Amino acid sequence: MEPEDYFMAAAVLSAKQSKDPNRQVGACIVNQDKKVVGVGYNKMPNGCEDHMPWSRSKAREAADAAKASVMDTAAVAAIYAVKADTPPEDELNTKYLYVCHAELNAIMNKNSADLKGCSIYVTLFPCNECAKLIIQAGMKEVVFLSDELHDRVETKASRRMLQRAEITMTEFLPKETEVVLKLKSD
Ligand SMILES: O=c1ccn([C@H]2C[C@H](O)[C@@H](COP(=O)(O)O)O2)c(=O)[nH]1
Ligand SMILES: [Zn+2]
Repeated sequence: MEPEDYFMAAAVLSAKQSKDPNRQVGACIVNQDKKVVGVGYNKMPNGCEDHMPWSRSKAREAADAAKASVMDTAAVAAIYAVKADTPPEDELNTKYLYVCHAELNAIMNKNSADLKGCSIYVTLFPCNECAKLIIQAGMKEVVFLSDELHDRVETKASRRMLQRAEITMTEFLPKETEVVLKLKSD
């Protein structure tokens, strides 16, 4: 297996641990010596795993629905319209205020002193908050498998920052599309 396929496969495998019913994301950080130095997936903070909601916000659902049928400005308008109409305590019962993103967990799980010059392999293009972490950690490359949320405002802000910080954004094109894992030989 090509090293790049192995790194993305590690991110994909890590994502499988996520309990998010809507979206499982994985990340794998690789240093300049091509060694894996951290992996992570989206999860609730330690100790909070069984106590926080996995619900999506009405605003997010409205935005995704608007995006599916019209265009991005409609999606952003939908977020704000529904947000304006949503009591703050409703937001308290959505996952967004609690979930730790895959990239954050990969960074927190690092087994090296720093992440300068590293590449991060992600199953989903990072959001703006994760872009900030990637930049501040001194990483130099983002390799992404899916850009499904390309038109979300968070993704647009992320691209803007990563571009300005001169971090390479590479779409991952696998050499192999399937990796078969056998935990026990026949
Ligand atoms: O950079 C990112 C962006 C998102 N995630 C995680 C956070 C959530 O668990 C899901 C997004 O949920 P939606 O239902 O699609 O809004 O993805 C991440 O780990 N990293
Ligand atoms: Zn993020």
